[in-house]
Amino acid sequence: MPAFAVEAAGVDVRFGRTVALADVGIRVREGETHALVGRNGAGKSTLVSVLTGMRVPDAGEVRFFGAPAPPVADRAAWRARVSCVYQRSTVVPDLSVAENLFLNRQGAVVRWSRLRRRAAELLEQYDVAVSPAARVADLTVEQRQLVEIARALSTGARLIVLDEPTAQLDGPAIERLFERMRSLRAGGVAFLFISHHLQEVYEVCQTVTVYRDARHVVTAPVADLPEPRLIEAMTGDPGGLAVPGASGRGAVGEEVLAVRELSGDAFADVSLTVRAGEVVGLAGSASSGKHQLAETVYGLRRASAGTVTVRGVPVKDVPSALRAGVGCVPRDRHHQGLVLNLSVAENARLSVLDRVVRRAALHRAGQAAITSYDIKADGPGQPVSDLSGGNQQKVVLARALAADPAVLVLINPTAGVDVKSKESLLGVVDARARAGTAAVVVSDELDDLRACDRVLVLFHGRVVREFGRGWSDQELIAAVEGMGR
Ligand SMILES: Nc1ncnc2c1ncn2[C@@H]1O[C@H](COP(=O)(O)OP(=O)(O)OP(=O)(O)O)[C@@H](O)[C@H]1O
Repeated sequence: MPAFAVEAAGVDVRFGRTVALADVGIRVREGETHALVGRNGAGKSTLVSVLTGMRVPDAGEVRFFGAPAPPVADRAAWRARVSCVYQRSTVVPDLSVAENLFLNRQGAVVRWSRLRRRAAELLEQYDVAVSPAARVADLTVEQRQLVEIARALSTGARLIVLDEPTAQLDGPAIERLFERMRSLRAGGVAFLFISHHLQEVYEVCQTVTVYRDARHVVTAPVADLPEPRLIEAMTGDPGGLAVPGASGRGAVGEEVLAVRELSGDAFADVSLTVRAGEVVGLAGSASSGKHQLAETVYGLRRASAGTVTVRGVPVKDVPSALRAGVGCVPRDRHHQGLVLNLSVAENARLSVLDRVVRRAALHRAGQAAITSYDIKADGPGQPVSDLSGGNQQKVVLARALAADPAVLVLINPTAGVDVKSKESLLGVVDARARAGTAAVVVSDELDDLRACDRVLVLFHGRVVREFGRGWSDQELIAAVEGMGR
């Protein structure tokens, strides 16, 4: 029987009144990819911080290959055992790949030529096709993850935690990551894999552990826990899911958003209109230009040609977009979406703070957001920085909708959100559409796109296909990958 790359038992973590983990454990064998799943706020990231030595638990112990974990202060010893590739990069963007590979290493090489040479050897050994001289800021998300994995393996770590690694990758990049995980696994590397995409758990993991409300619920081979039972373990509710689709929404109204012959960063000559009550999806690979197009529509980027208007009012920048009645869920919630040290209530009402004057009203609005968007928080006064990632995303959506916008531009609105919360967030978008809001949804998630009346597919910056309702997954994916044009 293979050894346990990591074993944790009896782990408790509290943050003030919040119990983040209550007497939980996990055991990951060498050569195993082990999924950790649970709803937003279940305690997954908190466990990762304990397993990587970033947090000392209030109780419990962690062992690597049977030996007790090193003292927390001995960072090098932790790095030699376990490494986590987070959704947000831990590499330093302004340094080169070579410098990042040898950052924080004791006895690290100092001479430039040697550093580059050793980095090149290491990248070759782990089959990472990236130049050691490249600036990390210029890498794609996929390349950056591969550099982080190579860095982890080269320090001797045999356990790699992947925290929602596929969230920013397109389909082919996800497949390449899974292939690499399979080959490393064959060499004995263990993975702890955290994802809200349950199909990925079945595709790449052998074992799954479910946490719910800070507690361990079940650990089983994935083959013994089909998806309905897995969802039941996560939610504690045998009800299953009902992700809303576009069917059943009524006729659309007058034209609200008009994009005419728009060109900008990474896209050209795009025209589209969205009517009141209509939800239009934008799909495409990471290089399709869909994000840049959406960011130009809500005024974050300047167009090089063409116009964006909302009910005839031009949008040129963020202030004019807000005046015209555009609400957005931006791509990067940390930089554009939230003010982390403000409360849930303040963030949820950020776009309309000038309208809300009384504290009691703010509190009520925050409480309403917590209920409507299924946000797990102690209360409206809790700082957003204390919330789990998925719950922060729900606050961003609440904020986008607070001003009752005429047009919503939602970029990856359900990123990092658990399956059950996704259902309720898409339900909110559906309800807004029924009430006459026009929406543009940019997403890689087929469930998000299914909630759209039409989906436009971009390829290399141009709209190449348009689907009405009722498309099949295969035809949409083929169009996204540039096939069948
Ligand atoms: N620094 C903190 N201060 C207070 N509470 C915190 C802090 N960090 C986490 N929590 C709370 O601990 C609980 C577990 O959070 P955690 O981030 O581990 O959840 P998660 O399962 O990773 O969720 P998600 O799927 O949304 O990423 C949540 O209730 C969260 O609000």
